[in-house]
Amino acid sequence: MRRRSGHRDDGRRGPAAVVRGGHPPVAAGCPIVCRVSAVTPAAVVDRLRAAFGRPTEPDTPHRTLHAKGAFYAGTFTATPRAAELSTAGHLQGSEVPILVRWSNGGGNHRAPDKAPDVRGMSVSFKLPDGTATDILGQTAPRFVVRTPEAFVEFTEAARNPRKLPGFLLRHRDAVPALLVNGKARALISPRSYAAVPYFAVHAFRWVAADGTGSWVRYVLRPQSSTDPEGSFEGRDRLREEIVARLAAGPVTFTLEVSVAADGDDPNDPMSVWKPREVFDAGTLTITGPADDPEADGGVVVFDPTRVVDGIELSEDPILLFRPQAYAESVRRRLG
Ligand code: HEM
Repeated sequence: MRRRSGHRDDGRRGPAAVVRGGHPPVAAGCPIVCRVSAVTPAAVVDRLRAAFGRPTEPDTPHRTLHAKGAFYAGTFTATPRAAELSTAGHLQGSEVPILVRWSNGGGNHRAPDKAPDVRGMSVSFKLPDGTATDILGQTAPRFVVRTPEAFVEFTEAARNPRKLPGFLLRHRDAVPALLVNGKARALISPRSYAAVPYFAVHAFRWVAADGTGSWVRYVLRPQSSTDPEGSFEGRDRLREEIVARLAAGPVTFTLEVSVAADGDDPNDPMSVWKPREVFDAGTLTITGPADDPEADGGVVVFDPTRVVDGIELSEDPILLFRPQAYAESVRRRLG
């Protein structure tokens, strides 16, 4: 079974990534959460916060994961090949605005940028009809688990080396994925947020005008950009570097799309594909820092299940769990 979009238990079909003022929905759970996971979003968020030494109750307005980050503005223009495969509004070739957030993966918003960590790049595409759709990527090319429970266990083990052997014994198939991520230097602090690719992990089904579907995965792949003058060594060096880089000129990324071949599994985030096609679906052009949309108490939520007509969700349990965990994280952010 495939999901079209807006399947949240709270009934919200997110038209925009920004929730201003009011209380964003708190997703309770069943039926979707009970079907895809044995753990509740509240328990997951409690454990993720504990892994980073944060109280379960609200302490700061920072995200449970990817706590340290900032917003940037730009545009996206799709290629004709993207429009052939999907009717989604942002893939038809006209320029659309984007909101980007680059982040460090951990739950500590004060962590020095040199610390080992995955980095995140979240993009919200603003469609001409007022809706929005999001892509969230991170620097590890392979996802190491396939259930929400295992994701929490992995995060705990990554934070506490004493838990790592037990995790690896219980999840032996994580080992090859961890080796690939190590080889890709996914946790090494990059010289710039603009210098590394970001992998969106899950599969989505693109639907063309004639109704044919293609399962696809995304990579946000950096193009060249102008190196800024000076060196950036301090605790917030990635933010300082990208602001200086943007002052020197725009930063561009390719939305790279892989199309599944017969036999590639769209529902398993660990599956390794042998794609039948890899193509450039468009260019993201980031032009500068954005006015902080959260400065006056607003809340921005990037959500990988916020899709629009022309894009459908898989049955990947991690994908279907994420909006529930993010809604719970937002509840803690608001207090
Ligand atoms: C069960 C699996 C996962 C859980 C429980 C989880 C949990 C979370 C939570 C609680 C947040 C903070 C949300 C907020 O307060 O707005 C977050 C943010 C984020 N997650 Fe995940 N996550 C999972 C899987 C993934 C995967 C597979 C990716 C791969 C791309 C990913 C990438 C991100 C990114 C980029 C952000 C930052 C969003 C932003 O910039 O606002 N996560 N995650």
